[in-house]
This record gives sequence, C-alpha cells and structure tokens, in this order.
Amino acid sequence: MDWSAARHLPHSSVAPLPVVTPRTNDALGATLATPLTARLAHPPHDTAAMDGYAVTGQAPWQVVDRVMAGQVPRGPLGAGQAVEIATGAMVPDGTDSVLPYEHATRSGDVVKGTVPSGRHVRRSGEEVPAGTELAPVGTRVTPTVLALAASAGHDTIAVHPRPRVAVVVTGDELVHEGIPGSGRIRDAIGPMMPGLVTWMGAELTGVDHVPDTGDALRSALAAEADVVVTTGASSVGARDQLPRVLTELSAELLVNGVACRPGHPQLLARLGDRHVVGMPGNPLAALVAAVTLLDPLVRALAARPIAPLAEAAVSGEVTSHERMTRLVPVEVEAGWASPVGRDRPGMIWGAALADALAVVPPGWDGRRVGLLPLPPR
Ligand SMILES: Nc1nc2c(c(=O)[nH]1)N[C@H]1C(S)=C(S)[C@@H](COP(=O)(O)OP(=O)(O)OC[C@H]3O[C@@H](n4cnc5c(N)ncnc54)[C@H](O)[C@@H]3O)O[C@H]1N2
Ligand code: MOO
Repeated sequence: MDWSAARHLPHSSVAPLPVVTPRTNDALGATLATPLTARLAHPPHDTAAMDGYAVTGQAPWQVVDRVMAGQVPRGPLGAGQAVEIATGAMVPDGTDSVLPYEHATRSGDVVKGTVPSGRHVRRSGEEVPAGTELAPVGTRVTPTVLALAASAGHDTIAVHPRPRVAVVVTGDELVHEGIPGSGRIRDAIGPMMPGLVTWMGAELTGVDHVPDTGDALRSALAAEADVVVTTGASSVGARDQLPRVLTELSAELLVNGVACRPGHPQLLARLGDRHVVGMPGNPLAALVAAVTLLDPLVRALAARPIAPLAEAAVSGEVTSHERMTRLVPVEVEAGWASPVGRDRPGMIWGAALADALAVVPPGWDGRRVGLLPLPPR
C-alpha cells in the first residue's frame, strides 16, 4: 500500500474508543467527547481584584467590617461605608469600587483616598457567563484544559480515553543488558517504545519480551489493551510468525506491507475489538512503522485528527526511490531540513540525532519535503 494511504487509513477505518466519564483529574490526555461548558459563572460572585477597601459613596468612609477570601459579607454596603477586603473575596452588595491599600489612608475606623467608580471590582460572570461553551468536542485534555474543567465546576468529564498500548518484543537473539555474546544483539526497540507511546498520547500497559514461537506470540496478542504492537517477526523468515498467527486468528488485515523505505514489512490488523500493529525488527524500520501506522491509529482511537505535515526545504543530498516513499532522518533548523545520515534500516543512530523524518515520495521534485516530527531532543 502507498505510504500516504497507509498513514491515512486508520482515520477512515477505525472508530474512536467508546466514551467514558472519568473523574476530571483522571482525564489528562483524553479527548473531549462533549463540548466543555461553564456550569457556573466566572467569577461566580462580585469579587475584589485588589487587597484594600470595598467602598461606596463619597470619601471619607467608615470601615464597618472585614471580609477575607472565602467569607460572605454580613450585609450590603451603604453610602459612606467601607469594608476591608482581600483579593478574591466576595464584595458586599452595593460596592462601587475597591480602594487598594496603596491609595488608602486610614486612621482608626475611617479611611480616605480616591478611586474611580467601578475600579478593581470583578463582576459576577464578567469573564465567563454560566453556560458558555469553553472548548469544543475533540479538544485534547491538557493540564490547562483540566484546570478549566475544574474551575467550570466539572467533577467528571465525558471523553474518549487514551488508547492502552501493549508492546510485544520478539527475537530470540535479543538481550537486555550487558555486551551480547555471539549471535546475540541488544534490544533497541523495547527501550524506545515507552517514551514513543506516551509521546503519541497513548497509555503504555507494558513491554513484554516473548520467544519466537507461534504459541508465545498468540498469547502475547491476547494482552489486555486496545492496541498490541509487535516488533520483529513481520517478514517472511522461518521464525517470522506474525503473519501466520494473525491468519490463524482470523484477524482482518487492514494494511499488509507499506511501499516505504525503510519499514516495508509493517502491518495493521483488526483482532476483535483490538488492533495489532506489526513493526519490523530493524530499529529504524520499527520507528518508521510507529510514526506511519501507530501514531495515526492512536489518534483515530482517541478521536483526534491526524497531524498535518509541516514542510521544509532540503539542504544536502536526498534522493527519491522510484516506487517507494523514503523516510529520511533530518535535523530541522529555520525551515531547512538536513539529512543526518547513519540511516540504514538496522541503525537507530541517525534517528537519535534527528528532529524529524523527512517524507520523500517517489518522483519527488527535489524541492520541499513533508516532516514527521520525532519526540523533541
Ligand atoms: N526474504 C526476505 N527477507 C527480508 C525481507 C523480505 O522482504 N524478504 N524484508 C527485510 C526487511 S525490509 C526487514 S525490515 C526485515 C524485517 O524483519 P522482521 O520484522 O521479521 O524482524 P526480524 O527478522 O526479527 O529482525 C530483523 C533485524 O532486526 C533485528 N532486530 C529485531 N528486533 C530487534 C530489537 N528489538 N532491537 C534491535 N534489533 C532488532 C534483528 O536482529 C534482525 O537483524 O526483514 C528483512 N528480511
Ligand atoms: O523495511 Mo526494512 O527496514 O528496509 O530493512
């Protein structure tokens, strides 16, 4: 399948996860499924914007009370009266303005000073009338959206949750610490995935290492998750079990091979209510599959749109392939993309020094490239 078609496929073929209503504070990273509206006005009552005196009528004023934050004034303010007041405290009915301490002269219970009418009083609903739509459906719940939801009175919010992603690393040759012995290599993809999955906005349920057998892969695919990502075992070798196991499980193959370099043997399959992303074992090829299929899948499940590609002019040597889209690790600076090299499929070195993967389609005109961002360096 064409690279761009593969990247866009999750948005036409995969429905968002069902709506849930977690406690507001637990909804970080999810996507609003209903518009966020103000359940209360902001400010909720007339409040002082400065520490000083709430006053009404002409100076001098008689100080009759004191209202600190969270307290309710005992009664309305009459002409010639003042109450000492804290920023954010509720002003008494009848308050005209707040005279800041800096502009006030007090002797005993009498205060003097000048303040224009209406100054330093925030009126109820002046910033947000109750019922206002604050954020539309599809908004990602960021830390500031959480703050907004809480201040608007929401104890729970309706969201599409962050997809749960389980990572399954195959490869009998892999070791996870020390210097590998003959025939063995260090696992590079297992360490890459947690940060990548979290950066994409999904929730990692775990990274499992399984032997290269059909049985092990089959039971790993049953992980409790919305998406199971496998690495390795995707090609046509004697121990490359994934295509066979998916056929045995009657999985529906949505993408089976993508016309890109590296990362050709990547796949996307539906298995009941879960999805499987099969990533090649070569580490750069795995990264390509993660940004080509996994990131759009996570977004589709989370009801978020696919990210539009930024563009850059190219400085340095980049060649296109006659049939395949090439994905080339580049540094990006001031609108220019420069290849960093060290980009053979088995090497993760170049990608580790890159800001993005440049998208070089077949028949590229040699001018601008699309950029798939990598996690910030
Ligand atoms: N006859 C063919 N052979 C291959 C083809 C093909 O079309 N016909 N495609 C090649 C391409 S392209 C790729 S990419 C790989 C994909 O292979 P698999 O996904 O089956 O992965 P493995 O065979 O298990 O491993 C490939 C390579 O990557 C190393 N590897 C695996 N896992 C890790 C890891 N977690 N960390 C670091 N390195 C890893 C592994 O040792 C192999 O060197 O197939 C080609 N072959
Ligand atoms: O897809 Mo493979 O990455 O070219 O080695």
